[in-house]
Amino acid sequence: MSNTIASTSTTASATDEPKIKIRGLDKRFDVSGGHVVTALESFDLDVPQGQFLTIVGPSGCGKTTLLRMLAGLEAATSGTIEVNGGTAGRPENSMVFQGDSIFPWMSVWDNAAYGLAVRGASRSEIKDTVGHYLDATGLTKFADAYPHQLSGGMRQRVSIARAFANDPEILLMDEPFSALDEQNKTLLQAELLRIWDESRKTVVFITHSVDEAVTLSDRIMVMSAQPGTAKAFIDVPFERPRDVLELRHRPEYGAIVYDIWQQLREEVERAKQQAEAKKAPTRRGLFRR
Ligand SMILES: Nc1ncnc2c1ncn2[C@@H]1O[C@H](COP(=O)(O)OP(=O)(O)OP(=O)(O)O)[C@@H](O)[C@H]1O
Repeated sequence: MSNTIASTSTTASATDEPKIKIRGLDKRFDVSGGHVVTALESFDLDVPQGQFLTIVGPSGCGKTTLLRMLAGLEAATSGTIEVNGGTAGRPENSMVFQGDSIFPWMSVWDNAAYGLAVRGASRSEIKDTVGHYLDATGLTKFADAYPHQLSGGMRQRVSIARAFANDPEILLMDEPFSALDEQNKTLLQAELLRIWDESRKTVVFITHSVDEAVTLSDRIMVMSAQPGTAKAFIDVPFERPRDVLELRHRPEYGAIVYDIWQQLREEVERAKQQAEAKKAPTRRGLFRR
């Protein structure tokens, strides 16, 4: 069965439909030697409109594969993905990756303006929107700079400005801060939350950091080791807007981090065993032992 990524024009709030609805999603990769990797199996997920959902799970459990399928970059083996409430003229999604996802040959301004320009937004809309998001990410002074002239943190700010300026239905973020040092990471988390608070877009965010997940999210999904399924959902009850640093002092914060680790530990262990099994030699070496 082929992939089905459907967009409907009904608004999610009007129908109480989740913004993202995934049913029975399977993804298998045919790899060399006739082997098949089952990345996702019987995967179901609802993400309500405006929710900041973060996915954590062991390496190889299918997080990126899921995000790529949500972005329409990868076809499902079977199952359906629906993104509800599409508005004519607005893109369905914008994606921010771990590495550089901006164009190296474009200035900061042009990178941030790219999505709007491609869909024919007026000059004044581009000026206002890009101006707003460069300001919100502290990049106004660097509007004419090129990516190679910026630090890693600033390049990720450009990615974020571009993603929000694009005004997509959903935002997909794959470990956007994982390459940054701790200080930059904390600053960018706070900036992301501040910008997100203005629009409360539906976000699906992937991270390996349990702290980051608790800091940013409304809800956290813990995935099982391969094949990836939704193992547990944890609600994060903290009010918004959030103070990223203050949050970490609260006893409830520690309790949620602990809860997630409890869910994750078994899966990380299972993923490790799977990786060891793959590494185990399947035939004898060259020399007699
Ligand atoms: N194009 C591909 N061809 C073959 N196998 C693939 C392909 N893409 C992903 N896989 C496999 O699918 C599984 C899930 O990969 P994926 O990258 O989604 O995991 P992940 O949870 O994002 O991992 P990590 O946390 O390490 O980034 C892995 O076993 C991976 O090797």
